Amino acid sequence: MWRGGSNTRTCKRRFFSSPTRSRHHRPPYMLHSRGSQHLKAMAEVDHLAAERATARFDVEEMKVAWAGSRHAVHVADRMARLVASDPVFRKDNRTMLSRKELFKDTLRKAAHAWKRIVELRLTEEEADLLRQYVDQPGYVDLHWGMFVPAIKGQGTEEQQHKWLPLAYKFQIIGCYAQTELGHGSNVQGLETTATFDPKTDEFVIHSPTLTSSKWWPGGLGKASTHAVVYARLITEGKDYGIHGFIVQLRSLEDHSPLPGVTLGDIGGKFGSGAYNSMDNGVLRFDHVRIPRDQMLMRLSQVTREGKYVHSNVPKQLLYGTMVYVRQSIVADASKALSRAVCIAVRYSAVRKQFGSQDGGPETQVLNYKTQQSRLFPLLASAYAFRFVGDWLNWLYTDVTQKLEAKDFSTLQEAHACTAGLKAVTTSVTADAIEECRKLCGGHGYLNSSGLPELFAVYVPACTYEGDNVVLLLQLASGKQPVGTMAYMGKVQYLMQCKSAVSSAEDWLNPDAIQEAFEARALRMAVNCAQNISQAASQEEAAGFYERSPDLLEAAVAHIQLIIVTKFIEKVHQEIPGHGVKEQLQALCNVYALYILHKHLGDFLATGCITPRQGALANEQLGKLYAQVRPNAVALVDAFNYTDHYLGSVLGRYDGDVYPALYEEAWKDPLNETVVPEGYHEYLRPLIKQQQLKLSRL
Ligand SMILES: CCCCCCCCCC/C=C\C/C=C/C(=O)SCCNC(=O)CCNC(=O)[C@H](O)C(C)(C)COP(=O)(O)OP(=O)(O)OC[C@H]1O[C@@H](n2cnc3c(N)ncnc32)[C@H](O)[C@@H]1OP(=O)(O)O
Ligand SMILES: Cc1cc2nc3c(=O)[nH]c(=O)nc-3n(C[C@H](O)[C@H](O)[C@H](O)COP(=O)(O)OP(=O)(O)OC[C@H]3O[C@@H](n4cnc5c(N)ncnc54)[C@H](O)[C@@H]3O)c2cc1C
Repeated sequence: MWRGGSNTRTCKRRFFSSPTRSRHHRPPYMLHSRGSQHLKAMAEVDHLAAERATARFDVEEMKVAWAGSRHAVHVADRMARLVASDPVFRKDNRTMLSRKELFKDTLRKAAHAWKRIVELRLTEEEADLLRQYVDQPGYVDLHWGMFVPAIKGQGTEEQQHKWLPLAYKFQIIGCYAQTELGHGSNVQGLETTATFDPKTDEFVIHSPTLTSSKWWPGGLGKASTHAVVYARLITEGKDYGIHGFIVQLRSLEDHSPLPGVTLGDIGGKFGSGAYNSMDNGVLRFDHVRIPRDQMLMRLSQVTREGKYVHSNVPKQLLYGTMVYVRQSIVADASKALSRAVCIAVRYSAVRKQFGSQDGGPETQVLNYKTQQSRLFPLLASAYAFRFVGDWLNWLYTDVTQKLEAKDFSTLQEAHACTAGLKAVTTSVTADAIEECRKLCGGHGYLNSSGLPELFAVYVPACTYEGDNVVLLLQLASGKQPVGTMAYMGKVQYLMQCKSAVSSAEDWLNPDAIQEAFEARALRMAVNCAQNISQAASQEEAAGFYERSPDLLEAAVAHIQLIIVTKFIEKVHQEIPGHGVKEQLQALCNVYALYILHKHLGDFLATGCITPRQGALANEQLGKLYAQVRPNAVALVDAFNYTDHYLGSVLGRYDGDVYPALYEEAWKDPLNETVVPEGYHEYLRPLIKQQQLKLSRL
């Protein structure tokens, strides 16, 4: 796998055997080292035991609160261990693989995962978890996450009957081909055409321009045999806009592209390893013919004669697959954020800098107030996103049931909430992973910390399934105050209410928090509405355009209110387990007061609170951090992540960080040889030349 040099000596993880260094130059640690046996013995020590002993709550019960149920803890635990114990699912070397090796490794893991799923007769829930713990983006994510849901949501019963069994058994592999080179956000601007030919009862799929090339779909580049392709439906000479079509792309015999189909991978992406395991693809059609019944016809149909018939349902149901994936992305945000936070908290408890007195131990960096004020809000956000994700999943299920009964009243609310929460949670998580890297100091920059790869894999979530800014602007369409907008019905009260907070402790009252967040969100929305009408006396669209930066901030305020509200509601529920409710209460307060502190300008500018009340919130925040401190390690233990899933030497459960870091370094391909490749070509001549020059002086 790794390239060795032809004229260089090979060393298998040998410590400091460079011929250019004498034993006397080795650091003291190495002189006493007895190699990896010694390292393994050290690894049995739990360096975080003292931290775990200070927890004031039942960690096992917190695992239940985090996972949602005892059953969920149990299943997740089983699947995580199944993956961690299987050598095929090893991932510690993947940042060192070439793109081709990484892609093949992804195919191997996906095939092995499927084999295990079939052998063990895993349920859908177990199989989803197993794939999650394999933790390597690949074509299966799009097959199960978008291709199958698109057919379920937009296919007729007959179409589902035909296609889903093939997809369920992997007799076909599918992807979701919507975005084009020229258009992604503006779905109505897509150019691919699907023209009905009544003579043959077929659609002709065509890419009329370079910019109409499908570009980005995951799994398209190398793996998929089929795609749901979004194209402009043209029949009887009329363009009826974007519709979905099932199109076969590759032969089921030898995987070669079918006639008229040109396709490939779009090239390497940000970071080493990371999302490069995915074959995001490019696709062009040259008058490719498909039978009429491969148009997804649940929402609208084309008859044998070529008549376009639209069922009596909102046309936005075409976007249903995106709504489904956006809600799952919110749940994913809490997973990615909690992984980063788990690494940063454990490492901050192990890492010591400064503060030694009389030769005693130095201070754990977790004890620095600055470290706490950067890290604990992220810990609280992980819990906040977890609970709002659960609620969003409930909302999505509820909307889906209503849609089945032809009740479309909550569709707009579901769209706004999924779009807004997807935007806010992914943006915060992407920034937070980078903050966790900085919180881990220099070692956080090493691939072995797990953080660079986590960041590189995660950041595109701010773009895919809708650019976050574009999605936030969707919230600003001024709908009826229903569901999460209901507080807007209290406009008269919220426009003039004054916060009654007069001490730091008053900020522990959920009603005080709720009122301040509602007043801020409402006043920002009202200010926007007023400014829009002032900015554009003739046209609302012009005012909307002019004031869109303010609209973004108002949308964020609304979404933060939803997150705070759902966290407060969660804490109001009955939560079993010693001290669990108290910890969640503290984290809820940390989340809310941190947002208040960070966005103090909004709260002050809209007159929701006074500067003094803002200062009291910050004072309370400091007290909450002190309350979280002894529980911090146990709070991340409650995520219940295996070392395999975390993939971080800094976040190891046992906290035995230094030997692991040290051992990891020797696995780098550069250390396969003592003298580097290139020495004879570039280093030796250089050194010799200088020596020659010096000898002439
Ligand atoms: C265990 C299983 C887990 C599964 C997880 C799998 C996850 C796999 C993750 C893999 C990673 C990456 C995959 C990535 C995939 C992709 O990126 S697919 C491509 C995604 N593309 C987008 O998201 C494009 C973004 N653009 C849009 O969504 C729309 O074009 C936009 C909403 C921005 C605008 O649409 P228009 O048609 O122009 O509409 P507009 O005029 O603005 O609005 C009309 C009207 O419709 C309402 N509306 C818009 N969208 C929706 C919707 N989705 N649902 C309901 N209603 C919607 C809008 O509010 C307007 O309403 P109004 O009443 O007329 O005001
Ligand atoms: C890793 C990855 C995987 C993907 N997987 C798939 C897939 O499987 N299938 C698929 O079909 N697609 C996929 N995509 C494509 C993805 O959905 C689009 O890239 C995404 O929707 C953003 O669209 P865009 O690229 O057109 O961005 P653009 O819209 O071009 O955005 C560029 C900039 O313009 C701004 N902007 C755009 N419109 C507005 C506006 N109206 N107002 C203000 N600002 C605006 C944006 O905020 C952004 O800053 C994937 C993308 C990535 C990165």
